[in-house]
Amino acid sequence: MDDNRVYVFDTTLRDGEQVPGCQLNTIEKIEVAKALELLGVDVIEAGFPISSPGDFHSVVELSKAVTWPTICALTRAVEKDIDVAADALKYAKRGRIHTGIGTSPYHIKYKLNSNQDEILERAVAAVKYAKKYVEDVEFYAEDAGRTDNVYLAKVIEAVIKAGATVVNIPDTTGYCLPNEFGEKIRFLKENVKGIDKAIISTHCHNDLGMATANTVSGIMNGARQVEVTINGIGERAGNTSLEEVVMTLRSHKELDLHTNINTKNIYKTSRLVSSLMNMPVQPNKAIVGRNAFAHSSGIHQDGVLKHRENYEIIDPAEVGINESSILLTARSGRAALKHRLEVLGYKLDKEKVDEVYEDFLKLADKKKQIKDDDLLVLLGELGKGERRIKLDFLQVVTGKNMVPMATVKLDIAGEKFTATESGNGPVDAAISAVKDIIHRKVILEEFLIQAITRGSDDIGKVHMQVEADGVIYNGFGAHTDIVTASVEAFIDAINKIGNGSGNKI
Ligand SMILES: CC(=O)SCCNC(=O)CCNC(=O)[C@H](O)C(C)(C)COP(=O)(O)OP(=O)(O)OC[C@H]1O[C@@H](n2cnc3c(N)ncnc32)[C@H](O)[C@@H]1OP(=O)(O)O
Ligand SMILES: CC(C)C(=O)C(=O)O
Repeated sequence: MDDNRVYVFDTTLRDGEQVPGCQLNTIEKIEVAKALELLGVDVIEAGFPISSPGDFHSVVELSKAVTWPTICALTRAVEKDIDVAADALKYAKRGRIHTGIGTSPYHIKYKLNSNQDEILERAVAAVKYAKKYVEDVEFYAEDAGRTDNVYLAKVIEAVIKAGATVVNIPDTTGYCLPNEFGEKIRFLKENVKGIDKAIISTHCHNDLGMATANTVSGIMNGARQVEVTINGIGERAGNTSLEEVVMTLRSHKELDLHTNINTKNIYKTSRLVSSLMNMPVQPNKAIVGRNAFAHSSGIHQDGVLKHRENYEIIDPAEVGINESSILLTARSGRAALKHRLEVLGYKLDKEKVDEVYEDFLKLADKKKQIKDDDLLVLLGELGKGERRIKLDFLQVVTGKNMVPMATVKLDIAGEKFTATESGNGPVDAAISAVKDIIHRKVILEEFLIQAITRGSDDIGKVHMQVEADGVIYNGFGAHTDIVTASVEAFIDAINKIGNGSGNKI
């Protein structure tokens, strides 16, 4: 056995699926199972077959659908549960029964109304019974986190003697401190006779936000299987998240531990689970959250742009995310602005960047995030002084049950021209008037209006694409009056005709 290999036992489809609202039908479970197989998990816990005919059926179908990972079925230390689990696993290429019972004083007294000796006997009997069906039997000591280590060691030793191949030490209530959980695993390693015949597994819940820390501490003290879920979903505050543990091991090379996970599939598997289970991933979730590789403050952005590792310990490509993102906000600096402008194809000198930055900050104080088209509007505003055609005057008359009319006066290289037109709306009328003046065949291809802020006094932002002689030109306009913004966008586009900035169709 490779001592440095950590086996990944995924329980998204069992513990994760217990979460209210996350229930999946069999087809959806198969889709997740196939994604987990591609991700490279070693074990898929497929369900709790005794719990319902639907769950039984899913375990049967998953056993047929999946080739490489072991398919595991959960049971209580109850013979009927084990019979049903064994039946559900009949098509599995590699099947595992996961049986167990509560070992903490709480569970023994208040849940099972029993005593330590009786629980030990039931644990051993369940493992022996499961062993009649499959070689691979995992035993869980539920609430091991709050179980006295000496008693826990006695139970674990007995179940290994009974044939358990994996012994699961769950911190069911997420209570342990990382050092305490690690010491528990070490205690078992050092005090259980025959421990080398079994793999020690962790199953940590996140009630105090320490599931990953406890799992990693367990590994560092000898556990070689981790029970995890995608996005950390699971009962109450959830389970240990697969992506956090896998990337911790990968990032800390000095631990010299590895898994079989193809990390490039992490992000897409996370998205699949989130969408099928209708469980949004919190934006600041480690590894897979929307902001996990997003930088929004100037000092960080400057640092990342100079050298990614200044603020990133993982290359996003490693987990299947194209690249880190630089989000432009009122906390961004010139380095981030300049970078984004360059991505958009604008190489500006220092003075121009300073000029745009001033307008950028004014806008950023009003908006939460500055998007690319906001930048283009800012650039459009900047270029206005150099335009050959300028809007000098605009008047529209519009309303219900009347024909909208627009009068436009343009300044073309210092000369003034006026036209009046009607249209099916004020924008249509105004654009027809502009066309009358410029005498060119220009076709409006796309017209998009957006509000920059939220109130009725918003700045309206217009993006237009026009076609002239088989070339598409983009125009932008921004104004509190949406008709003015639209005409400005149209004029912005026609000013570009023939200047080489268009795209051939
Ligand atoms: C930590 C975990 O176990 S996580 C898994 C949680 N998953 C589930 O609970 C799966 C869904 N559960 C179910 O479908 C049902 O609860 C069933 C089918 C398991 C049992 O249903 P019921 O027979 O109606 O029992 P109910 O749910 O009311 O109570 C659970 C019983 O199991 C007993 N029990 C609980 N855990 C175990 C165990 N590991 N081994 C043996 N008995 C157990 C309880 O003491 C209780 O017994 P009691 O009725 O004699 O007091
Ligand atoms: C069944 C066991 C492994 C469990 O889910 C827990 O203890 O949380």
